Amino acid sequence: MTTAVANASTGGNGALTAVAASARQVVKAYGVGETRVVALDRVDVDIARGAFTAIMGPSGSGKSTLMHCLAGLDTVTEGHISIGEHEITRLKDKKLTQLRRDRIGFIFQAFNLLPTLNAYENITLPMDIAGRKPDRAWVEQVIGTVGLADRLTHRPNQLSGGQQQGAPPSGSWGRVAVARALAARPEIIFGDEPTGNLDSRAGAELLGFLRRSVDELGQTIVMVTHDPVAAAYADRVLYLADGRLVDEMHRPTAEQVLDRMRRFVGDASHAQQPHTPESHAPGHGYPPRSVDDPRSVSGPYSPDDPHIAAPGHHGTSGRAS
Ligand SMILES: Nc1ncnc2c1ncn2[C@@H]1O[C@H](COP(=O)(O)OP(=O)(O)OP(=O)(O)O)[C@@H](O)[C@H]1O
Repeated sequence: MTTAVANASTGGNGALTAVAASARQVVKAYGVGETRVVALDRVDVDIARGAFTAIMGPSGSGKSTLMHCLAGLDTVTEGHISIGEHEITRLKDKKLTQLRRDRIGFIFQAFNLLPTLNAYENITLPMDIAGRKPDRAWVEQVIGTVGLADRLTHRPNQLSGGQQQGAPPSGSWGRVAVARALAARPEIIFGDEPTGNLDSRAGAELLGFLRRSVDELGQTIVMVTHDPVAAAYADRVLYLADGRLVDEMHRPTAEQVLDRMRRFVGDASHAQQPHTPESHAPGHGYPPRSVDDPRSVSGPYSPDDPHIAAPGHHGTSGRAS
């Protein structure tokens, strides 16, 4: 099952690089003069192909800005961004839009599903808009991976058994959003707090699907998150502070991520607590309970759920490495 995305990522000229995206000396500044804010301050990073990368850091550290610049959703003030072999900082708007459409997938917090379309139509919508014919075999494989095969004709509201309009999206919405991002076989998928709107169980499920798409389909994923439990699903966690990359970890447990985030709290210049399972729970002070606690943000791992990755490797309780 590892060939599909790898084949897709060879792109038009057949070149396949080990680096799916890169930033070189990237500066992003907003405003001028006294109101100038430097959101990214000479960031150098390579995003490995076929890996799951999480971006963490205190609020305002530049996580979303880095993701938006890497994804070509925002321009850089200085420096260079490449997606595969294409330097996108030199592309004109039309070419950039085309590259984003053809090579990049997105999963936003709100999922942006259309309630009038059924699951299958939502999944193939970006390709329909681009005038591309879906690769049926691939789309079916993706649909099987996220467990939607028997619910393709359901609309998003029906997927969760009569979910009310305005209610937070259910796990099924997350499944459709993941399938939609994967369906066009993008070289890279960017997620901006994709579990931010989900309850703990649905969040764990979505993260499990992302993990599977990397392990089984060879997908490349970059995810911004505040949640140490979510970051523990990643192969690599990048830490930003004041617009700079200040640290990274490989295959960390949720506890290790949380410990690293606490060190930002200790720094007077980052006087904000990291987002933790407890930071929004009344009556729970710092330090938080263990991320193994079933009440933690992504809930308990269910060994019976075939869609969720095994915890010994990438589970909600971190890795048993
Ligand atoms: N459009 C904008 N105009 C002006 N300043 C901005 C703009 N977007 C971001 N910033 C500033 O850039 C810095 C980095 O913001 P960014 O949203 O990337 O941080 P973040 O780490 O994603 O924060 P959070 O965790 O709160 O989402 C912050 O100081 C922010 O106020």
